[in-house]
Amino acid sequence: ENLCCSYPCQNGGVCLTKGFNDYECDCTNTDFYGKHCEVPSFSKRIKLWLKPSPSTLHNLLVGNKWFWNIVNSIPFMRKFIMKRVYTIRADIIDSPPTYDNEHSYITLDANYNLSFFTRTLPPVPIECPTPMGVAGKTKLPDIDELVQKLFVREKFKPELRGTSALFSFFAQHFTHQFFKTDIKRGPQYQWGGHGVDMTHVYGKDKHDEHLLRSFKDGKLKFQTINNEDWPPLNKDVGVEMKYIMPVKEDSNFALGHSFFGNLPGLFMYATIWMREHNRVCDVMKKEHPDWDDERLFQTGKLILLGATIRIVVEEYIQQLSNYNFKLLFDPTLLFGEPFQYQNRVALEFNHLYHWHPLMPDDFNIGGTNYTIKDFLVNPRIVIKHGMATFVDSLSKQNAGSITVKNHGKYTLNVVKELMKHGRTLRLQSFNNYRKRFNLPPHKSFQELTGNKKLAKVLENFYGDIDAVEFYVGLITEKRRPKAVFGEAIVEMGAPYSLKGLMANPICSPKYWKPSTFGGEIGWEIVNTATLQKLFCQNLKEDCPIVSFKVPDFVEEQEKPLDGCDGDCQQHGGEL
Ligand SMILES: COc1ccc2c(c1)c(CC(=O)NCCCCNS(=O)(=O)c1cccc3c(N(C)C)cccc13)c(C)n2C(=O)c1ccc(Cl)cc1
Repeated sequence: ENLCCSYPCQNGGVCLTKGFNDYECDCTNTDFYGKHCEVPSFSKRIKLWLKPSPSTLHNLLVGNKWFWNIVNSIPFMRKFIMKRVYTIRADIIDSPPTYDNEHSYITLDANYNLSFFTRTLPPVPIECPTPMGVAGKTKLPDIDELVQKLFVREKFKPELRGTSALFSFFAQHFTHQFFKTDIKRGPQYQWGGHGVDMTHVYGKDKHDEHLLRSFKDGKLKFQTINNEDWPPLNKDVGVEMKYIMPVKEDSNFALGHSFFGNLPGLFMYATIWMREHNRVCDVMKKEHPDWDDERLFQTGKLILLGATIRIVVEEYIQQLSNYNFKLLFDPTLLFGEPFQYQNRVALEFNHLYHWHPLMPDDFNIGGTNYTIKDFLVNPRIVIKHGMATFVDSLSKQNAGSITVKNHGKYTLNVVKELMKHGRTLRLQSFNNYRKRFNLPPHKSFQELTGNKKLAKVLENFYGDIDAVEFYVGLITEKRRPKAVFGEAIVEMGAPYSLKGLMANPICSPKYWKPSTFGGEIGWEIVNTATLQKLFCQNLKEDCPIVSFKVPDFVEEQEKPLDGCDGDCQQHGGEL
């Protein structure tokens, strides 16, 4: 039988079977040696001894406000740290990509087949005794039971860092440009461009882009309602829009992504980015009256791309990380570093980014309460209340906490699908992924969850801690103090996230200069972009509240819960 099923090779060593009952570990380039690549080289030993643990670093970064205020105010120190964040995170990601969803070993296909999500760890070989290799039961627990016991939200649990619903929709809107599962072909297929390519604003391909453009002054098509600019109706444009329920013609708008008509929060972002593009085109036309429509359009797109990455790093990730250290978007920090400006979206990153618990069960817009049901396929709510009221209301509403038993009932089917895909594509165990991202594997269910009752439930389901599935481990893992989610989501997702952002073409030396963005004015827009300006420069009325964090939110101490021991920060969820 395949002795590699027990994953005997450690620290990135590659297992090779030798005949039917032997194997060897290839430790090349791992800095380890020995039969299982378990012995570190001398230099590796020193590095490991010096390296602070992720938790130590986390506590350093979310604490010591006075220290970080000093560091943040000294440019060369802030840049030094940010450079390490970039380089240490990016080095964890294989570039070029190594594995795909159809081979448990490295292939050339994995590099050239752009239709697949890439894989950071290969699938569990088919011939192994259990779905996880050798650990656990021969059959994985029933998905409906797992979802019922671990994910179903009985009582809404607010995100304890004060993350707002405006953040939730930003996350959904932004990630839909590079997480595009081609479900018709299968969960391993994707139809995206493998990066931050702004297709969620400008359309999935050139054909749709041409339908969305006005071909006047570089602008996108729009219509004016109630003295505000909104996307055009799709009857006048003809892009492919997909709705989860039938939609009236006057609610069917032409947007950059086929899914965005389903939720008003997504329609809001589609609208504001369209307005921003057209505003930037006006600015560029004044600066360059000699430029034609095409040049205005292309420059507008580059400026919005730069603004997007800046907002994501300096506001969106800042909110997610809850760091006192001020994160910085500065591509020059990587100039001269061994860094490849290429990115491939990984299946595991897609699974990591399933944060449906962020979605509240209902929305209070300008005093009117809407359930999710009222909200679905109803973009006209945004027009009715007006953009200012809508963004103000979302900024003041708490998002849900990404933890156990906090998936709203409308998201349960999505999470069941995700679990099925994880099994079809034979994702390796949560612990194998922890090791792949330099985290120690959890030795017990108690250590994973930090909660006795939850540990018991998981033990009944899986039997062996090494058989816990990827997504289940991510959600049931105990959270660190003052953190939005568990250690694993951070240590695994952060590398994909930063690689995906910093490997963007505009971050490369040939692009990253004022002339790419239309000269000093455009360069200034990219270097000073904020979420606040994105909204307020595209509203006629006074600037509303625009924030990823609910204003004057008091970080309450989580109440100790039954079944959890010692520091009960971990689960806002009684079981
Ligand atoms: C916490 O919550 C979060 C939550 C999300 C986060 C982050 C932090 C981070 C920052 C990060 O990457 N956090 C970990 C690494 C920071 C510290 N490790 S370090 O840089 O390697 C380092 C190593 C050694 C010494 C260091 C040092 N010295 C001088 C002592 C100072 C500072 C850093 C040092 C990123 C990008 N997120 C994402 O975008 C993201 C997006 C989607 C998903 Cl699904 C998951 C994540």
